[in-house]
Amino acid sequence: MSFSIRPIAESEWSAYVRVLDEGFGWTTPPGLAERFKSETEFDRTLAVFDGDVMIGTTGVLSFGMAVPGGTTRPVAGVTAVSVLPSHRRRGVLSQMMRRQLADVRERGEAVAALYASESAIYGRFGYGRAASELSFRIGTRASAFVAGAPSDPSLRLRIARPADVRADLERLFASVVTARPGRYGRNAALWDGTLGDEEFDQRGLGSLRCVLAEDDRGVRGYALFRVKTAWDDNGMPDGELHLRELEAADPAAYALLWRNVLDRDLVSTVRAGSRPVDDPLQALLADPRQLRATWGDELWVRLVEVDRALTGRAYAAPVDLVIEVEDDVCPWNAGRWRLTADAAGAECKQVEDEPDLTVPVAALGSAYLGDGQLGPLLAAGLLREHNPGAVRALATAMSWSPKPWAGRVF
Ligand SMILES: CC(=O)SCCNC(=O)CCNC(=O)[C@H](O)C(C)(C)COP(=O)(O)OP(=O)(O)OC[C@H]1O[C@@H](n2cnc3c(N)ncnc32)[C@H](O)[C@@H]1OP(=O)(O)O
Repeated sequence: MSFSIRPIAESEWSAYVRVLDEGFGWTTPPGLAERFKSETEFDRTLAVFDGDVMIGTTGVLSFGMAVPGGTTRPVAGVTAVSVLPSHRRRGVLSQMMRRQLADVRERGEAVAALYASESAIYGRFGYGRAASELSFRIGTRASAFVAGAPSDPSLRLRIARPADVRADLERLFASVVTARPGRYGRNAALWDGTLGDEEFDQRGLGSLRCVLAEDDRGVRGYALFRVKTAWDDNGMPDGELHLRELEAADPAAYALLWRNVLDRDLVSTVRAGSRPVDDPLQALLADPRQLRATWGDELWVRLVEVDRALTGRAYAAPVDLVIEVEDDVCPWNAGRWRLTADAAGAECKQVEDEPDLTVPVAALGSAYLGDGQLGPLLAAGLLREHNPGAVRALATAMSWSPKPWAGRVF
């Protein structure tokens, strides 16, 4: 049976949320649904209908996302994917993915990215695991920094209500967003969500708090967090500080902000739900074993137009290779591409030459932001190398420092 598919009108919003709620098995509070609505680009939603009943949803947020080289590119942020439990495993997601990728291409975005609710879902649609995150748990009593940690006497701290300093936070964030691949710019609606402090935002962890690091010229960093106070059975303070985000324009501001969240009275543990895998905090701690970290996959990336995507980023080393790309879902990508890149720029052209390596498009997606997944994929037997060293050459050129990380679920 075939189902119809189209963007939704604003008047269909509650049906859209109902499908998401049924799919995820949760109930979106009305205030959160309103916020979510303000983030939604209605012309970029898609819903699938069985007759006149909505049974599947997805949407795209139009991002400027940082890529290796310190620039941002238009990226389709895929979100709100859900299929009613009554219609699972009948190809509804597949129908939405194919249509969405065609729409993204038509719109001129060369790359799509998403956070996956389950990591087994999106590989079949050409998405590769492109960024990872670490979730930190740090005992504050043994959190001293190494000798030589940066400090700057001109820096001072200021406690503020997040809403009162929103313009400062937005300015600082915009100034750091291109520094790490995967980070994406926020519009007003996304900032509303970042600073949201309703009961459903707090989840029993108290209100959102903010500390700024600044000097006479302005704000150089900030931390947003919540604190859950507690005392143990012996009456000892056992509070937890839950870090939402910590952004800094330079190492001294970064170190001062971390020092401040780690040194709070009555807090025995700091938890940071999502941090980059190369977070400099790991180098600052004198006893890094005190930092307990749990790994998770973060962004998944799909090259929608291989040539435009590959020429849209910088490379860490010169490269000149013929890459044979396999892509059943976006057949316009399938074929042989010569990628030539050096410090002056990159070129990617369709060719008939013999390939140096053959890769599924998802492998290029996984390497796109610089995470360096090509070596492990070769070792796992998931890439074919026709000229020895070709994968290493491509992996070296595509790797990047700092490592990719988006930092906020969309
Ligand atoms: C970016 C985001 O929004 S992530 C959020 C994703 N949404 C959710 O997790 C909500 C709960 N889950 C759902 O709504 C649905 O089960 C979905 C969206 C994950 C899948 O929708 P379906 O319509 O059932 O998928 P569809 O029938 O097109 O499946 C296509 C293929 O993917 C496989 N697949 C689908 N879901 C999963 C899964 N969760 N894990 C592993 N494989 C899966 C199917 O088995 C099928 O494989 P096949 O081609 O080999 O037969």
